[in-house]
Amino acid sequence: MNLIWFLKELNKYIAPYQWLAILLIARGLFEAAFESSIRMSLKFIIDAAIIPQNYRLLVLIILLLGGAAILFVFVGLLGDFWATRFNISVINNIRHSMFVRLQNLSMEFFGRRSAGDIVNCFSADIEKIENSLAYGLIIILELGSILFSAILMFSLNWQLGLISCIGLTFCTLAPAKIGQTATEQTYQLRDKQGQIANVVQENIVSQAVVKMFGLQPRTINNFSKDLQALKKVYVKAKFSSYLVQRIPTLVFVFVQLAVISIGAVMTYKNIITVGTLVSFQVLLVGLNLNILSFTFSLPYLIEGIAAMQRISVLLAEVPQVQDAPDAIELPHFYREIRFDNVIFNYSSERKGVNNLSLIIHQGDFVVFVGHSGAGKSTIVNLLTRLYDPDKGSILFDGIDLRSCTQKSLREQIGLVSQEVILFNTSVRENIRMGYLEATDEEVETAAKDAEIHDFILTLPQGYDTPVGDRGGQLSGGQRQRIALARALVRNPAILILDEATSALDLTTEAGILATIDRIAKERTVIMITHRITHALRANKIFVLENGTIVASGSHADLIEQKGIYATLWQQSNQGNNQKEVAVS
Ligand SMILES: Nc1ncnc2c1ncn2[C@@H]1O[C@H](COP(=O)(O)OP(=O)(O)OP(=O)(O)O)[C@@H](O)[C@H]1O
Repeated sequence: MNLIWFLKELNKYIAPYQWLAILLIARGLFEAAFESSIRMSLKFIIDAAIIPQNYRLLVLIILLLGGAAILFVFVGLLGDFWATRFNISVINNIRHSMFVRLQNLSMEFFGRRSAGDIVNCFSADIEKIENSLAYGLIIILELGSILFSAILMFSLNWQLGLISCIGLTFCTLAPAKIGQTATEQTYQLRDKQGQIANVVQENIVSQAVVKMFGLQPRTINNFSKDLQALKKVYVKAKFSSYLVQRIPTLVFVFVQLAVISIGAVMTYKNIITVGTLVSFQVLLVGLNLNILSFTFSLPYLIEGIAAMQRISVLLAEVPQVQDAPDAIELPHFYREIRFDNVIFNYSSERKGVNNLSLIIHQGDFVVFVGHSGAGKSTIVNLLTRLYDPDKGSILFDGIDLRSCTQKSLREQIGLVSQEVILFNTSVRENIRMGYLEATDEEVETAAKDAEIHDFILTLPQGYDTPVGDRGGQLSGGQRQRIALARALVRNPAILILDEATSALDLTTEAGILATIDRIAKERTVIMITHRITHALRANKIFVLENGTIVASGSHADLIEQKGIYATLWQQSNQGNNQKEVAVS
């Protein structure tokens, strides 16, 4: 059992609440001592008070026990209060560390690990650790009781004590051995449950596609297979956990039988008193209950260890993109962006860009065109340092982006990406996310520039209207315009539009493009688009193919070169003509 590792890990989060932990252990030991003393008191009650008919001593013992019982109740209630504070403090500490780590991890991590899996760490795994903390305190109490009972049993009769002790040692060691296997299997179970959570999450998000393409039978079939796989892992893991719980109980039955028989013979031969035998038996039965409770709690501890293993994997993740220790603040952009022989792949199978070199001057209106998957968005990902190049460098005014802080770079960029992400808060706050210090006036100006102001005023609560989960209460076009306002409100030196007008109707798009043309005069604009007609407004066009630039220049230059761009332009014109024919 990786108990030592678990305790060390847990200690990182317990450290700020060490005094509470010490109080809880002290409370556990006090309760254990009290329980054992009650059991032991029977010897004196029987041998010194009942048999010799000493009523004064009987009353004295009962009064003493009564006083201790009141203290026991008081300490118990206080301990319960401390335990709840302790548990939630430690659990929140773990949650906080995980959340902070998530904020710092790179996009590479989010591409590799599924959302469901990560959410599972925050829900199921945290719950397991919470249980292990609660049952861990019970385990301490029970271990204390077992220790006190064993000492008292030895003091009553060492031979009977020895028999009980040997049995007890076996009861404790046997589950530790099986516990190792149980921990590993429980870890696999947690993993499998994470996968199931992920499948459900993905299914909920993609319900429209599932329905449209009639994928229900396929998804149900796949889910049934996943459940079958879960069943196998579950049975193994749970059975090992139950075995850990069961074995000590079975062993103890035989220990108890031996003690009863030998003890009875010893009493018969006057080696021990009746009080000693009764007290010993009560201690033994109590010990049995302590061991039962101890072994019942162990699986929770094992599950907690497995959950902690998964959480520590998450916490040990190293961000692919990090600020260098001596990272500088990137000065305000004034001259050029340069990609110098940049090579970047998402993985060995997923190629990004290959030997990419280009220059974008301050004030340029640049458009990237190319077939789907050519690497256009990858350039944006590298420019914003969501990923760092494998080879080559990206320079802002001659400064390598890897030597600057990510924050100082991103502060200069306004990005409107293909997939608009809105937060479940008001329209105003969603726009303000672009620049947290923006005044209400600045938010409204950005909304006007993005041609969304008039629409916002028609909403029931205007700018204070909630947009719903992921902006679900707005249309795709409205969401895109709010995202554009969010990018504009930070008054960026570089505005990046990655298919930013793809969800708009032609009239709205024309309005926004006019706005973009206007604001492009004061800043650098980088546009990625499939609508090749947008390239007309650029002073420089880059044509991408298989992650590399195959041509660049103005619209007229590229048409003259008769390459991919000319073909794309021709195809687009043919498409438009066909649409016109269809409309007429
Ligand atoms: N997050 C990612 N993880 C792994 N591979 C990725 C990721 N994003 C893009 N890719 C891969 O990198 C290549 C380039 O993708 P990219 O999104 O840059 O193309 P694009 O030209 O913007 O395409 P589109 O016009 O369809 O948006 C593709 O093969 C794609 O599968």
